[in-house]
Amino acid sequence: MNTNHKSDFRKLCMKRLRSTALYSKYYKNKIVVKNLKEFILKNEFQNILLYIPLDIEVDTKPLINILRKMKKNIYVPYMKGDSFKIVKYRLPLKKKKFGIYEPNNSFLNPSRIDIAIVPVVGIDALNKRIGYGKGMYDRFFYRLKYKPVIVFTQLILCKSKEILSDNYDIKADFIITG
Ligand SMILES: Nc1nc2c(c(=O)[nH]1)N(C=O)[C@@H](CNc1ccc(C(=O)N[C@@H](CCC(=O)O)C(=O)O)cc1)CN2
Ligand SMILES: Nc1ncnc2c1ncn2[C@@H]1O[C@H](COP(=O)(O)OP(=O)(O)OP(=O)(O)O)[C@@H](O)[C@H]1O
Repeated sequence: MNTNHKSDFRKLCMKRLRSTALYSKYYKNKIVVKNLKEFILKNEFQNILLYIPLDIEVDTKPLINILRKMKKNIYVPYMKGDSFKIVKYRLPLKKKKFGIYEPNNSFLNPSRIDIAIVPVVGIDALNKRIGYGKGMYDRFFYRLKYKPVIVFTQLILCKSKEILSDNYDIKADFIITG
């Protein structure tokens, strides 16, 4: 229904993100990582879903390292079919589909996650996520039996004044951008 608007807006945001990644990533990244860290520590979240970043996303690696030193449990997506499961972050990482890095598979049951830090391409007027168009995060949260706190993050805020999302698109509880 919103397909055309959504994909045009996605293209616009991707363009802005590529340019930000080229010209002001270092500076923006520091601010966003600091704010994510403060938010996690203030709320004493222990089990955290993060992600291994692509170039145009907030570089979460410094944050992952800090949180691991503090004995927090860090999980990241492990792609599987039309969605992903979550596995504990651990080295080595391997390059997979879409150029995304992942740890090795794990058969241990993850703890219940308290907070999910989710990369976005853009956000619509309802604070719902515009991603890369594969619906993987939508399906992941739809299938999860409980609802963690959801934080959208990105180097810059690319927000539409219009409603572009569909019913299944996930919504942010908090948004942290540069
Ligand atoms: N870092 C990260 N990991 C993630 C996601 C994500 O959005 N970011 N995912 C969220 O669903 C899942 C993977 N899904 C993805 C689906 C499509 C594309 C994609 O189309 N990428 C563009 C390249 C983007 C770029 O310019 O760097 C492409 O291949 O054209 C990426 C991830 C699980 N892991
Ligand atoms: N819960 C769901 N069950 C079945 N199909 C779904 C579900 N959620 C999303 N989809 C499908 O997945 C696709 C998601 O497209 P959409 O443009 O919303 O992706 P996106 O949220 O921007 O991308 P992503 O989450 O991968 O970054 C659509 O084709 C939609 O029909």
